[in-house]
Amino acid sequence: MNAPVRGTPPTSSDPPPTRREQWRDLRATVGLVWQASPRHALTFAGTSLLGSALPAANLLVGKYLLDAVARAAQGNVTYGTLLGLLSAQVGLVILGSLLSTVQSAAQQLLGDSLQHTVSRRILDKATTLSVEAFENADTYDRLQQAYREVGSRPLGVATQLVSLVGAVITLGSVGALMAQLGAWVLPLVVLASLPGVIISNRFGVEGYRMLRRQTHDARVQNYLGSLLTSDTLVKEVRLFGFEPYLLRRWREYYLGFRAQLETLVRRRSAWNFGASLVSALLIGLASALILRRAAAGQISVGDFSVFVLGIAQVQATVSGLLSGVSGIYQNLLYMRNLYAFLELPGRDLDAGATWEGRIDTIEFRDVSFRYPLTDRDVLRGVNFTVRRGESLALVGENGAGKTTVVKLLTLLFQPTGGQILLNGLDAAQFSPRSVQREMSIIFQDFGQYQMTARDNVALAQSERLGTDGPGNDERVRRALGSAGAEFVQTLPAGLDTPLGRLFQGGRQLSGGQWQRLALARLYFRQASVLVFDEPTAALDAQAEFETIQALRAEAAGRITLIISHRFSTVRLADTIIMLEGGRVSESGSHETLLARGGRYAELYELQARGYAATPVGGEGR
Ligand SMILES: Nc1ncnc2c1ncn2[C@@H]1O[C@H](COP(=O)(O)OP(=O)(O)OP(=O)(O)O)[C@@H](O)[C@H]1O
Repeated sequence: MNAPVRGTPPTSSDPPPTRREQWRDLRATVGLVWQASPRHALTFAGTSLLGSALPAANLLVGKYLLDAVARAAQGNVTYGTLLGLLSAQVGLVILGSLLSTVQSAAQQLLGDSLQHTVSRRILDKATTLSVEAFENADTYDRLQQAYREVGSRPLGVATQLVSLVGAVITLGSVGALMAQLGAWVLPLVVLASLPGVIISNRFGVEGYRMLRRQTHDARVQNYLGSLLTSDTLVKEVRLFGFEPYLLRRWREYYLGFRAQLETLVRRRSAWNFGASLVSALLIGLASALILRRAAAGQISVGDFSVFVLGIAQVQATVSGLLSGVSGIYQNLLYMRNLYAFLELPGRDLDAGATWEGRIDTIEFRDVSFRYPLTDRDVLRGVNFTVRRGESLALVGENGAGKTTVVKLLTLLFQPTGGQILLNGLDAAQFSPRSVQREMSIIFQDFGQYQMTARDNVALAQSERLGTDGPGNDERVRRALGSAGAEFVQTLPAGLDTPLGRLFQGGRQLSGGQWQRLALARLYFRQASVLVFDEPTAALDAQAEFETIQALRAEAAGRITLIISHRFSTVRLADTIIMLEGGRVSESGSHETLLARGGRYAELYELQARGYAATPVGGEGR
């Protein structure tokens, strides 16, 4: 669970969008709204626009009614005429409420369709992004921001666009009525509305800029809050007792935001007061002028009511008009997040020739790699070959580049130099997805899927998901057996037991049990290349032994790649490669490397000595 999130404007490092981009985004947003639900978009726009003509109709009928009442006092009007006008007025009220009922229903359904359409687009895009993109903080930020805004922004643009056109209709029709009272009435009333609108607009933009400046700090504050509310971190936070430190920093950020907000609110209030003063003077002037005409008997009571009620109408409409423009502008700024994310270059995992058949050899030829936006090669001139039936282990200190080799070998990333050859053919010419079908893997940070035990295993071959016939269950059980995960059978609902604590009824597993399940997932896929990235890290000694035995049995006739810091696991590989600073420094079998007496032998001795050493604290006491 995360702490409440402050609204974040687009990434503060982004330059503000140009006019052209804004037009393009506006058109794209209108297209999005139309695509989401043409029927509801039309209903919403139609009812809103019809409703915009109602204020003028109301004013007109009201004026006739008042004039008729005034004449009735002199006995010139029948009761029937008054009733006729009253029914027109009631009719308008009923029409108004009918239109607004239909309008708000259409708006709600349109909003829902829009949210679905935009979420779908984001998810579609996310599936085409390379893993590289996810490891880039900027892309990840964009994804998060885009997701956060889907609920309100597109509908916000649509609503404001329609109200803008509606405001023009209202202003035109009410203005036409007021203009009949004198040429200067409308300009004065419009003028009186402007200062307030301009001020609120200006401070709206300032508020937005303030949030934009605070983007980075707001993220840090959110992060600090999320540390206090995280289910996975609560143990560590409690034990080390750094809650007060987190809370203090969280509050310091808040106080910083608060100081900026107070300055803004003070300035805005002063300007607002000034604006309402100017506005009151102008309305006073318009009223004085109209009263002079009333004193001269040139206007009726009904005309005067059009003036009095019209003032409020015009002011509200002008303010709606201008704030609509700035609202669209602001919503489009947020929509830019979405478009920036949707415009990110994707990687077509199906592009290239389709790989058919088994992989019998993998060769790294002078492979180098540098992560995007970094200035250091993390792999440099790496060479090795591994053949079917062989196992290759990668060892090296933290950060040596082992996992990076796996990311390249599994075509999740592309090398920045050199070549990876599969059965002697350049891997770059094949579609990554078709090659990946021949590979199965357990990652160091494997997934703990909050789904049933069966799904946790069968996800490795998703086309088999949902086919829970006996044949499939048999395969799942076999994979569980190879992974030493028979404990699943003893869960309350066996393979159907939901796992994890995220959802109701879920059964939480231990770290080692989750790891065995991930191993079962690896075995479930009948692949010709098996990759184990720290497969035994969370396992106890007995389980590690069993896992290695199973791994050896499963490895026959396949290529096996193992990364581990445990030499008990590594030593069983046919070939061991020692990576140091992104280069291969030694390679050979366990025995060869020990005999060589190099870095591998040194690290092996170190670990072996660790096992034989005096118990911790044993000597000094
Ligand atoms: N997404 C990334 N962006 C930039 N640099 C990265 C990224 N992932 C890893 N690195 C860097 O690449 C280097 C190699 O990392 P890698 O994860 O391959 O090491 P490793 O040998 O698997 O380490 P460990 O034993 O700790 O798992 C490290 O210096 C690391 O900081």
